[in-house]
Amino acid sequence: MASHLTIYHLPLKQPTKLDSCHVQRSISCNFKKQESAQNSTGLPFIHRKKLLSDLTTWGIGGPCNYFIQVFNHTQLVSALRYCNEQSMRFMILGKGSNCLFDDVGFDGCIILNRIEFMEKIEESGVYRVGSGYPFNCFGVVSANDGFSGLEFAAGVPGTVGGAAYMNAGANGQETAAAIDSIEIVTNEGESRMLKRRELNFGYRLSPFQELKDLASITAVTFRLKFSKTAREMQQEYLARRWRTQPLGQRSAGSVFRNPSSMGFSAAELIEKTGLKGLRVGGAMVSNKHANFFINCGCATSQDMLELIGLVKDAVNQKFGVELKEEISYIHPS
Ligand SMILES: NC(=O)C1=CN([C@@H]2O[C@H](COP(=O)(O)OP(=O)(O)OC[C@H]3O[C@@H](n4cnc5c(N)ncnc54)[C@H](OP(=O)(O)O)[C@@H]3O)[C@@H](O)[C@H]2O)C=CC1
Ligand SMILES: C=C(O[C@H]1[C@H](O)[C@@H](CO)O[C@H](OP(=O)(O)OP(=O)(O)OC[C@H]2O[C@@H](n3ccc(=O)[nH]c3=O)[C@H](O)[C@@H]2O)[C@@H]1NC(C)=O)C(=O)O
Repeated sequence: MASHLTIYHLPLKQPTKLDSCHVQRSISCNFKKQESAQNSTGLPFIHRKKLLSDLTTWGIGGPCNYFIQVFNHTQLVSALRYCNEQSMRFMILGKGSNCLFDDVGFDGCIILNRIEFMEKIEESGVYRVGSGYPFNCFGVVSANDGFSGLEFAAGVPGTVGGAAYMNAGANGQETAAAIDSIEIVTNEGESRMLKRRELNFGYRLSPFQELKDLASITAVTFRLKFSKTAREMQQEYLARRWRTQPLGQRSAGSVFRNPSSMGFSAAELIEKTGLKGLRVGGAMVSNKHANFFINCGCATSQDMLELIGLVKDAVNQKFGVELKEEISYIHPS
């Protein structure tokens, strides 16, 4: 089946000495033509030339060599098999809300997860959700149904798979607490179901981050509890987010994890170091929330990396605390 996949190949472009806005614009010109292909298996794979800046909330990143969108489990397994057969590096991407891609791009295949189904088991608070389903929508749907556990998810711009992988959390809630089981597919294309009790989660930590054999989380079954105040809580959390976070601007949420050993959050340390508004090129520490770094319009990956490094060094110098990134930087090759 995999041999029928048609995949676009794009030679990687090295950035020139021009500023990144120029580089990105000139790449965009070559990207005008988009292609939608129905392959001979009848599977609706869509292969498009893509800039990673179009696939990430930061809006940063050069081109990927290959790009596939998968809408169901079968397509995902076909895509993985194709990458394996070609010995091609691949990466599963959700909403790109926790990633920093390089302006040089990604020398491999981006598999964009669009597995977006949701199955509700009648009034029981049990939902089986595709890993590509938007996590914020699921937070709203489940709270509107009167179920508690994921009220915090409204406003989190990732996918259900990304949230399970990261053990996303806010307002004292976390994804892991609501999980009943997780379905995954391995690098060999084998499907497995893992029960919550077999899995050890921690603060922004899941066993999937260490699971060498993991290709992708494909679905998550949540077990939520009935609560009369779920909807109200969800709306309150979302309103708080709008008050305290720069949601209308291009960011990747919190850049750093909160240090575990200290009474202070990463944001407080950054603010107390006097770094709000600090800018490198097009990248800036938000004036609204110090742990959110904004792409002001034309930030390069280098701008963002430099800003992250400067903030880490300054906080370390002032407080002796080594901040640890929550976001992932993806090497181009
Ligand atoms: N609390 C908040 O306000 C915010 C929280 N976040 C957090 O970041 C998460 C990022 O989600 P999303 O944008 O979809 O992720 P991304 O597309 O940013 O992917 C980030 C990484 O997650 C892993 N991943 C994503 N989807 C899957 C999957 N289906 N199976 C296995 N691994 C996967 C991959 O890791 P690898 O490459 O190592 O395989 C990927 O590199 C959010 O759900 C949330 O947890 C982000 C922004 C704001
Ligand atoms: C945004 C993310 O998650 C967020 C999540 O939305 C919020 C809400 O519960 O709690 C965490 O932020 P946070 O710890 O910074 O929470 P906040 O309540 O906003 O701030 C904590 C403390 O820092 C202070 N604060 C915040 C922002 C700022 O610029 N300066 C500052 O001093 C606040 O006054 C508060 O006393 C998560 N971040 C981490 C790293 O755990 C994410 O994961 O990407």
